[in-house]
Amino acid sequence: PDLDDPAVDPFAVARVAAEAIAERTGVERHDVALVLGSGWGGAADLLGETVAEVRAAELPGFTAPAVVGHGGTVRSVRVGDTGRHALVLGARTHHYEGKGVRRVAHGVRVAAATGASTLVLTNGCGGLEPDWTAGSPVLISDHINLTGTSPLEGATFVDLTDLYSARLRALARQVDPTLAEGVYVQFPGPHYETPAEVQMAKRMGGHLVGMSTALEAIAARHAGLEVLGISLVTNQAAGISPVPLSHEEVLAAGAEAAPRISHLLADIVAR
Ligand SMILES: Nc1nc2[nH]c(I)nc2c(=O)[nH]1
Repeated sequence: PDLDDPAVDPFAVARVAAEAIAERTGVERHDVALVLGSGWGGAADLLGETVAEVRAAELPGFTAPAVVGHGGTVRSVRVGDTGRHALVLGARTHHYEGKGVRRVAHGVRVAAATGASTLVLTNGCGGLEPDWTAGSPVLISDHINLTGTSPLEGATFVDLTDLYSARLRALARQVDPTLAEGVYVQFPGPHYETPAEVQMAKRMGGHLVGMSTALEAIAARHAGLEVLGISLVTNQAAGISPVPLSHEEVLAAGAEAAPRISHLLADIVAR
């Protein structure tokens, strides 16, 4: 079944992919799903024992990773001794890849189809708060969607109040009371914001700027999942600090913060 065919039901494709995951991993039902964004890759190993790992491109509806080496797999992990299973989606399709909103939302829909009731969305992003230095994890309290689009089609009216679950944010703060919170602004990308656009996002009430997450969260709410969003501030957004953006800075900050945020995520999921 081809996601790009408008006549095809994307939820039917998600169900087929979920059945394939159950068959390939031997895990009939998953309880929690995680999308690991830049800097968060190390968390998968800390969540628990990997039961099985499948190349995402072998599953219906997923495409090969845009950036070679960026995960590109779907993993089933036994969470500690809880008896619960986590589905780790290492293959995220970004809106800027231009493959359509159905592919952006596919992983989330597959997670719901595997039985998961909770979704953890993580990402790397730019920070608008000067004291959020590179490497800071920030809980997402709400989002502003500047993509101009939706993952939903037709008259699919969905309420987005408490989209980033207050219950799960409180649970995260039990693990780390020092966690800051912020509003995440999704830009279309793939270019970074100009300093003027960063100031616009600030005036609109944003604290984090990125190119993912908002569309996935909307699809997750529609699919009935409870959502926790956590950003890793890997750089200060353009114009916030006098030093210009550098990709090396982004990669270095993510690597440096990896152990702390991976343990944070594993502790949150284990609760
Ligand atoms: N839009 C946007 N996305 C990002 N992703 C990362 I990592 N840093 C940024 C950033 O500064 N702006």
